Amino acid sequence: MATTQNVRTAQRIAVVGAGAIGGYLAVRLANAGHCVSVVQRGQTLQAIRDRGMVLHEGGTTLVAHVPAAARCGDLDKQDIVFLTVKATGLRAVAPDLALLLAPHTRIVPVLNGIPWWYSRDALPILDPDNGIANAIPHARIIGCVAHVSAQMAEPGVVRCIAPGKLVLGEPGGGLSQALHDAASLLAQAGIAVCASDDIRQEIWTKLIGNLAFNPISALTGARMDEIFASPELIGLARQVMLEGMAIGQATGIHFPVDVDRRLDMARAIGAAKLSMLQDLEAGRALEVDAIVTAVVKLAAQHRIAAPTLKTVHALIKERARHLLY
Ligand SMILES: NC(=O)C1=CN([C@@H]2O[C@H](COP(=O)(O)OP(=O)(O)OC[C@H]3O[C@@H](n4cnc5c(N)ncnc54)[C@H](OP(=O)(O)O)[C@@H]3O)[C@@H](O)[C@H]2O)C=CC1
Ligand SMILES: CC(C)(CO)C(=O)C(=O)O
Repeated sequence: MATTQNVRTAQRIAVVGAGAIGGYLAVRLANAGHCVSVVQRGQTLQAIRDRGMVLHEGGTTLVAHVPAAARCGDLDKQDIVFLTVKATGLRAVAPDLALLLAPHTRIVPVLNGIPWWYSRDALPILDPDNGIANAIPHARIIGCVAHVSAQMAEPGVVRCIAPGKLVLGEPGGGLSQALHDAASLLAQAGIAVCASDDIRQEIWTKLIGNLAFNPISALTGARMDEIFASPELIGLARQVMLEGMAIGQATGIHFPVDVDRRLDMARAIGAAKLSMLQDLEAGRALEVDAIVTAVVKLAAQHRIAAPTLKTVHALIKERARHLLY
């Protein structure tokens, strides 16, 4: 982990997908004096145009009257782009992102699960036709893991349930000036952040929690605190996490925490409704491929049995399929 330097000048920042995480970032960055615009669709786009983007966090409310566009092409070139649509929405927005890019612009996709850029060869399921990779140059990406819990209370209104922190990292590892600058930008906006020289380790450390808790929450309807209150559910989550750690280790990941410490991190989120449950309740596509299927594929490639994970995967895959009909 590295400390960050100050970014002193106002930056041109686009947030593509002003939902829970995107809205949180947009409001905080706009309130820190940056030139923030959002790209959004539907009711939320109209709500942001009418009332601004609203963030409720810990008893305070912040509002940002930011330009809101329906298309990337309606905005100028940016200094930095936060890509905050769900994994299931990436393919649709990717082709237009190039319109936001000046020669120096970096793109920060904030995603749960394994991102499309992680390994094209091992995980074609995350970007089957290479449509995302072809549209977003790999060299522009700064990886991001969000230990934050936020929810859309209504269109244009975000409730931050647990502010947590963001971790940024270069996809290939190591530190860079661009990484420090992006982290500094967020830190100055009051967002806890650190720059990691090993974003893949950070992705897996977060992922093993999502791997267990997101499908369990979506299958049962339980919030995080309710999962912890059930010995059966927490036993199931623990087993899925252990299998996930074995798969990550087989791919070369060294986990900085053991399963009990990782469970403590999840417990600290409290009464949060996990994002997969939020999606299910709203009738939206579930991020099953990025969070669960990708790990199941890696288990097969590395000949790891993972029987509990495979059972959970079969259940959540079917649940997600029925949502589409
Ligand atoms: N929410 C959370 O607490 C956390 C989420 N994450 C991860 O962060 C990522 C973002 O999640 P989250 O913020 O919850 O997602 P949301 O669904 O709340 O936000 C995504 C937003 O993008 C908009 N969008 C999608 N496609 C388009 C499009 N083609 N054009 C314009 N706007 C579009 C959606 O609009 P519409 O509403 O119309 O669909 C939605 O408002 C996910 O990978 C998630 O797993 C990580 C940590 C915590
Ligand atoms: C567990 C949590 C809230 C942590 O940020 C999350 O990632 C999710 O809801 O998908």
